[in-house]
Amino acid sequence: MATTITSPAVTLRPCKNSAWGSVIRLPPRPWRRTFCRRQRQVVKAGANSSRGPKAATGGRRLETPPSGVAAATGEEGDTIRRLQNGPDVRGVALEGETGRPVDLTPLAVEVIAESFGEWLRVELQLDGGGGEVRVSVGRDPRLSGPRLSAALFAGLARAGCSVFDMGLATTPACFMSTILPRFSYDASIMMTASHLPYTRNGLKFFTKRGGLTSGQVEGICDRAAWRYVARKMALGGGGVRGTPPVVMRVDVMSAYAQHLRDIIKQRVAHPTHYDTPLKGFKVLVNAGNGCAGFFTWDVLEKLGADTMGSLHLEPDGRFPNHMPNPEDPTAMSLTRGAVLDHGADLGVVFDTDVDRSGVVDATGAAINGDRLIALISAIALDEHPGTAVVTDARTSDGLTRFIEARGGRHCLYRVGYRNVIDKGVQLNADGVETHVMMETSGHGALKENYFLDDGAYVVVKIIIEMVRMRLAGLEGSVGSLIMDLEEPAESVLLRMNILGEPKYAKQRGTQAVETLKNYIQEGRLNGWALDDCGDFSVSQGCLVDTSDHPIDVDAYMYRAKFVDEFKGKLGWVHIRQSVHNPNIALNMQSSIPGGCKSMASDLLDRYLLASGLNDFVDISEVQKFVN
Ligand SMILES: O=P(O)(O)OC[C@H]1O[C@H](O)[C@H](O)[C@@H](O)[C@@H]1O
Repeated sequence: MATTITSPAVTLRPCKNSAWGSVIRLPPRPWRRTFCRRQRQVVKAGANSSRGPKAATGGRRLETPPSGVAAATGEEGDTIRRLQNGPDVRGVALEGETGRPVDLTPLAVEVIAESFGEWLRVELQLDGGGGEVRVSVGRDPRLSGPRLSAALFAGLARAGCSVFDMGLATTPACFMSTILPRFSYDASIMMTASHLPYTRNGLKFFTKRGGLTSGQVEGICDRAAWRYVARKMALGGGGVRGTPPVVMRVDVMSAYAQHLRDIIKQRVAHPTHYDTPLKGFKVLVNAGNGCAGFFTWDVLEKLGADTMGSLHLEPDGRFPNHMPNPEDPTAMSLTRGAVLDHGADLGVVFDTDVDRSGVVDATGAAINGDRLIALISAIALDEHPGTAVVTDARTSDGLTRFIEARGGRHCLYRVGYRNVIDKGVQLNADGVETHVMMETSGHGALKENYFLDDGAYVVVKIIIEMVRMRLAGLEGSVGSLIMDLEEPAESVLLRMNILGEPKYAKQRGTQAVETLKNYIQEGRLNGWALDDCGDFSVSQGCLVDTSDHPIDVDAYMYRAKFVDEFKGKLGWVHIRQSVHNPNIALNMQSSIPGGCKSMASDLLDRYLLASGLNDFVDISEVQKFVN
C-alpha cells in the first residue's frame, strides 16, 4: 500500500542556516592564492594550444594534455569516456549491480567537474565575460550524492569556479538558477541519474543558454580522461585529496517555486481570487521519493490546492516504493488509485529530478507517453496555430493524425531528449515555428520556457488549462482534450542485451543496428522499407537527419515499416542502442492485433538469425515474444 506523507520533507524546505550567500567553509588563504595562479596559467596555455577539442570549446583551445599522457590514456581514459551518455554523464556510483563495477568514482566526478569548469571559463571569455565564474550545484536524494558532491565541488574549485550549493534540487531549477535574477549563475550542474537504479548517479550541465550538447559533453569527458590518468598516476591510484573548497549554501528552490506560482497566477488571472487560483481544486503529486515534493507544498498548496492523497513525497535515495518515473506502471497505477480514492481533479507523477512528468485526469486516465504529447500539443496549438511539434520517432501514427487534425505539423526525430530539443531549436532557426519538443519518455520542452526540458513546466501548463476550462464552464477533465487520439492496437518494447566485454558494447550495438538498415537497403528483407530520412517530414517521419553527423552513442537508429503481402501495412519497428545500458531497444507498433508478433517473427528469422548477430546479441526476449 502506498505511503501518504502530507508533511513536507525538511530537506527541500528553505534551510534556516543556508541563507543566500552564507559561507559554509573558508579555505586557508595560501591555497586560494596558489589556485588563482594556477587557473590563470591554464587559461593562458589553452589560448595557445592546438589540441583543444572543437566540440567543447566552440573553436577556442584549452589546456594541452602533457605529452605522453594523452597517448597513454587508453583503457583508463576510456572508463571516463564511457561515462558519457549523450548530453549527460551517468555511471555506477555504488556497489550492488551484478557485472557492473563502480565507475562513477569521486575522482571521476572531480576531473569531469574540473574539465567542465575549465571549458566554462573559455566559453565565458568567448562571450566577453571574465573574472568570477559562478556555478550552482544541485542533487537528487541518491545515497552517493553527498560524497560525490564533495568531489564535484573540489573539481569546480580547482578550475577556479565559485561554488554555490543548492542541496536537494531539481534539474529545471538548476537551469533556472542561471536565469532567475537573484542568482543568475554562469552555469549549473545537477547530480542525478534520473529514474535509473539507486546505485547509479550522474551529471547534467547547464549554462544560461540551456543544457550542454552531446558534443560539448564529449569534449569535456575527453579532457577529463587524460586528467584522470594523470591524477591517478600522481596519486598512485588514490582518490580525491587536497583542501576542501569554499562552498556557499543557497536556497534557490524557494525562489524557483515562487517563479512557478507567479506563472500560474498571471496566466490564470483568476477574477475573484488571484493569489489562490487553485482554491477548490484537488491536485495530488506522486514524487516517488525523488525531488518533486516541493511542488506539493511550495507550489500547489500555496496556490490554494488541496493536495491530500499525495504519494511518496519524502526524498529517499533508495526509492523504496517504485522508481520515480511517469513511465513506471506501478507509479502510474498507484497515482490513478489515489486520484480515484480522493476524488482529485488531477494527479501528477514526476521523475526523480523533475525534468519528466505524466498526469492522471479526474477519471483516473493515465496521461503519459503519446497522450501527454497530445495534450501539450493541443494546448500549444490553441495558443500557436500551425506550430510544429517535434517528438522522437517512437510515437504513434495516431499522434501524427491528432496533431495534423489541429493544423499542426509533426516532426519525428531521434530518441534522446536532447536530440528532440536540438531539432526544435534548429527548426525555429530555419524559420519553422516550433513550440513543442517532447519525447515519449515524458521529457518535454517548450519554446516559451527557454527550450528547457522541464517536467514541472509541462504540469504548470496542464494546471493552467484545467483552471481555465473550469472558469469557462467547460465540462470534463483535461483528458477530454485528447478524446480523439487514436491508440495503436499494439505497442511493444523488447530489449536485446549485447553480450561480451562492456568496452565493445557500443561498437557491437552499432553493428547490429546498422545491419538491419543494410539488409533493408540491400533488398534482403522483402516487405520492409526504411521510413524516409529528411529534414522535416510530416507524413513519413524523419529518423536520421541526413544533414547531421551521427556521432553520438544514441545516433544510430532507424524506423522501418513492414507491409505484409496479404495483410497490408502491419506497423513499424524502431531499433537503436540503449543510451544507458549495453542493450538494443526494439520498439514495435501495429494497428492490427498480432501485427507485432508477425514483425518480430520475421525479424528473428531473416535478420537476427540470418545475420549471425545472435553470436553477440541475446535474442531470447524476441524468441520468447514470438513463441
Ligand atoms: O536508451 P534507454 O535506456 O531506453 O533510455 C532512453 C532515454 O535515456 C535517457 O533517460 C534520456 O534522458 C531519454 O531522453 C531517453 O529516452
